Amino acid sequence: MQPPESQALAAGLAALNLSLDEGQQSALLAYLALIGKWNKVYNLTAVRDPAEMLTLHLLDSLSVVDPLRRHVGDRPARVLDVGSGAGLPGVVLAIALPQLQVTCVDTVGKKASFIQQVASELRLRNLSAQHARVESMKIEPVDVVTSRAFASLVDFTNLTSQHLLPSGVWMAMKGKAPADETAALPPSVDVFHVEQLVVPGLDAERCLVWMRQRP
Ligand SMILES: C[S@@+](CC[C@H](N)C(=O)[O-])C[C@H]1O[C@@H](n2cnc3c(N)ncnc32)[C@H](O)[C@@H]1O
Repeated sequence: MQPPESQALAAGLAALNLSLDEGQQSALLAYLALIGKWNKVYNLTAVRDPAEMLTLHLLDSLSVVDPLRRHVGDRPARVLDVGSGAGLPGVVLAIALPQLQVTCVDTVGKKASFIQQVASELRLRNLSAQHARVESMKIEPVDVVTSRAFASLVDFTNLTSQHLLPSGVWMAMKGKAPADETAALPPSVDVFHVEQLVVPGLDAERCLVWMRQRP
């Protein structure tokens, strides 16, 4: 008999129509256990109940895997997760889409250290973390800049535009479609898609705002 969190993850993946192998599912659960362990010492995330963490952190982040895979296809791509906190969605993306090279950045040193520890313990060679302000970090330009619960769309795009390849896109995880935030964007930012997401077990609106730079 599988432990309850494995069953809940498997059910969530089925609802998302996502197929992850056993190794990936174990890595996701090990990641959740590491958050729980580090949360006892460092305040990584306010969510502490394991079932809530599974829905609000894992399944919420997993809900963007298919949209991102549809965008990048099977090719290798570089992703920057801004204001990752405990590694959301960056760590989940690195586990679910191993062809990605994921860099997480956070201004809080213990959060970046935690993500480095996750990369090392789970042997995720495609995951790294920087302790920096995103606007002043050094990184080769990336294909996708993403964030969850980081900043308004104006601040998010403004602070990160220098890290995006000319062909790159922003993928912002948001709750209800933020019409006021999209309206406030400068003409240089093109919102080309607002995609509704469904997170299994979560009775709340979620969307992805896809943007790119106008030439
Ligand atoms: C509300 S938390 C979101 C954490 C995570 N993305 C999540 O969804 O659980 C926002 C994070 O952004 C980080 N942050 C704020 N300003 C930043 C900046 N200029 N550069 C990098 N990280 C920043 C904070 O330290 C914090 O960990």
